[in-house]
Amino acid sequence: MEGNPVHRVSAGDAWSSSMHPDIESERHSQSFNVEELTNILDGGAQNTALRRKVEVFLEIWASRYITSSRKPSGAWAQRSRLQSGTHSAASSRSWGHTPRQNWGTVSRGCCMQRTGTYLQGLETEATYDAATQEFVVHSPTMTAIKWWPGDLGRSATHALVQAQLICSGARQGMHAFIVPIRSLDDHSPLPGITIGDIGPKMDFEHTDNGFLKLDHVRIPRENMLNRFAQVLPDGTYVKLGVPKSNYLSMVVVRVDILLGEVLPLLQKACTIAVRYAVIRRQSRLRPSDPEAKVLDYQTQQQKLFPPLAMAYAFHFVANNLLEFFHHSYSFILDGDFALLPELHALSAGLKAMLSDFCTQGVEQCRRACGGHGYSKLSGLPSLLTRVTASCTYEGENTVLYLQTARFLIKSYLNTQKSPGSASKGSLPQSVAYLTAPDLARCPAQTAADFLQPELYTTAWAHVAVRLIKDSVHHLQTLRQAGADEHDAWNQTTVIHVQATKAHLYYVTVKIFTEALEKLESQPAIHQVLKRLSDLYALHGILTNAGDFLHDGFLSGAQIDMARKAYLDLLPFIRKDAILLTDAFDFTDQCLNSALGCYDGHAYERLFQWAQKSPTNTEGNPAYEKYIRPLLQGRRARL
Ligand SMILES: CCCCCCC/C=C/C(=O)SCCNC(=O)CCNC(=O)[C@H](O)C(C)(C)COP(=O)(O)OP(=O)(O)OC[C@H]1O[C@@H](n2cnc3c(N)ncnc32)[C@H](O)[C@@H]1OP(=O)(O)O
Ligand SMILES: Cc1cc2nc3c(=O)[nH]c(=O)nc-3n(C[C@H](O)[C@H](O)[C@H](O)COP(=O)(O)OP(=O)(O)OC[C@H]3O[C@@H](n4cnc5c(N)ncnc54)[C@H](O)[C@@H]3O)c2cc1C
Repeated sequence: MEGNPVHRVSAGDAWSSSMHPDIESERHSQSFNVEELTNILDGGAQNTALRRKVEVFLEIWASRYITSSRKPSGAWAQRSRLQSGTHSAASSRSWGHTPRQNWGTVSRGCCMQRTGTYLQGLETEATYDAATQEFVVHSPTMTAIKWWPGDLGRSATHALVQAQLICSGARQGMHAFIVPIRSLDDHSPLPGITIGDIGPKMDFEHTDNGFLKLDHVRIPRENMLNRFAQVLPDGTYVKLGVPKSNYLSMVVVRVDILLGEVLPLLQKACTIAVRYAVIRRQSRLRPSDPEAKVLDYQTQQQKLFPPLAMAYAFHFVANNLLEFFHHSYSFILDGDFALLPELHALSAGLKAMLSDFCTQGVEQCRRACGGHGYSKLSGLPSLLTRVTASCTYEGENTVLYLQTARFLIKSYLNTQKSPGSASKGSLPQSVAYLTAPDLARCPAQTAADFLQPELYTTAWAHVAVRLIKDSVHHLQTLRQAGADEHDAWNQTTVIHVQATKAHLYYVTVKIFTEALEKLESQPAIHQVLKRLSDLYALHGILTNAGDFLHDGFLSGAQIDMARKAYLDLLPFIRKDAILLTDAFDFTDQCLNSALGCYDGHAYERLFQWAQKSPTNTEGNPAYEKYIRPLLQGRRARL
């Protein structure tokens, strides 16, 4: 069973037993072992086997208990790769637990409430009453009403509420509290609780995102999560960590959603669009030829291969971030928060970058499927509406880029304080390049030079350093001209975001190339992934050419060389495109797409699924009510 593609084929419909010739031909000459690449993506053959067993179980369970009309397209089928994920250190647990009880036994669902961007500005208050040893949790204004938390609308019995702690006569900042919100007897809202669903959304209709208004709700002292701070019975506030440690939970989730939610959505879209692109034939490459597979057009490759390269690049990036998280978290649990600023900067920036690029990539894949990409039966619209949300939830992307920018500015200023002391070793590893020797000009002489990872990684480092320097220069110039720090900051945020994006592109190029160095013992796989790494780096250079030309680091002739190197990669990737998407190893049920099935029978399934859609099976009420009377009225007048 393991590795046999047959189990990847749609559950027993009419076309599952045969392979469409246009996709079968793509799998004839395999330049690498697909199963081996799947194992790499899963973190080992055992993980692949385990994941497949879990998927088969879930898909059998779904087919028994969830009718297709109720199965949220893509939502149910959403699966994340098995990973030593951060959810084991999931949000609430990272704040610690209340000694009072194990909430899991009394609560059914607990929703996380950190809604909104500006957490320090959160208006919900938790005021300590020493007389009763309780917190009084209250929404003082309309804008304090919690809006969006998942499971709040109808399901959760408790909420993990972020509120401004007020005790010992002072505001102690944002802390987390477990607030019972519904009766465990009849699920009715508890006293002081106004709660409900926020109504229709762009997607996530399977999640009851809700609103919560608290009117002086009393909870026991023990309901404050206490890993990093405590309130003693007399109201004394005891700090146990650093204030930022209250934010750690957001780091946990930002790291977790990349592998668990965001990246699989891009990988699925690539699988669907690339498979459809070898089935869809349109126009002719030469007048004498048969109609061509649209994937044979260079422009179609230009649409689909950068997202495919990102789908692989971001796999290694997200795993690298997960490893750094686990490394940092082990220190944090020992009370050493030294790595937290870098962990926050990386997790915030990479969550913003990967969700942005995955959203752009899914839309690119959808558009590349023409009209059928606009059909929900392709599975692509639901992937897009789902991944789009990731640019907003868990921290709105611009706000997160600016968090990374703050870290870059501080790091750069440290290198300027005493250039000698701020050696590469003293800087956090992700910004060590700020003190690396910098080239003024790129040494590339030919297009082939641009296929050297060292060369394009250095090119990205050069641009990132220049833009960071530039952003700091603009900030300092405004400050020296008399602008206060907040005005100067706001008037340079566009430049800071640009510098941050260059920094993140450099970080991701470096991670991808370093990950490939570990695969040199598997030459066939190394070669196919190196082409994707080259394409990813060069695609970024070509779409940001101005940044490389600005100070003459690259000349116009060198941009032409980079473009030649880029375009020459496309036909090589074309040969492996289907195999690269097969390696993601999604079952047809998981893809939930008439266009993207493993066997390539897109048209047959599109036709069958359309006929099964409710519009065609639930009668035609419009005819009885409007069309027939209209027609009969007209005929009567003839
Ligand atoms: C299948 C899955 C489907 C998807 C389900 C989706 C579920 C979605 C859930 C949610 O969306 S939950 C809500 C998420 N909300 C947020 O992420 C809030 C975003 N806002 C913030 O994080 C903060 O407000 C801010 C923007 C970072 C600003 O923080 P603050 O108001 O405190 O001001 P600053 O001065 O910027 O920061 C102070 C200080 O703290 C450091 N810091 C900030 N955040 C963190 C962090 N997460 N970890 C560590 N450190 C942090 C920051 O760097 C500053 O440090 P210094 O510069 O002063 O050293
Ligand atoms: C599908 C979904 C699920 C969600 N689930 C949950 C959940 O379970 N729990 C929960 O607590 N929340 C949840 N949220 C809410 C989510 O966390 C917030 O929407 C998100 O943090 C963004 O905050 P906001 O909506 O206030 O956006 P805003 O901050 O109002 O953003 C609006 C605009 O203002 C800009 N902006 C804001 N601040 C700044 C700044 N300082 N500098 C520059 N520009 C700025 C932003 O860039 C953006 O362009 C969910 C949201 C969605 C879409």
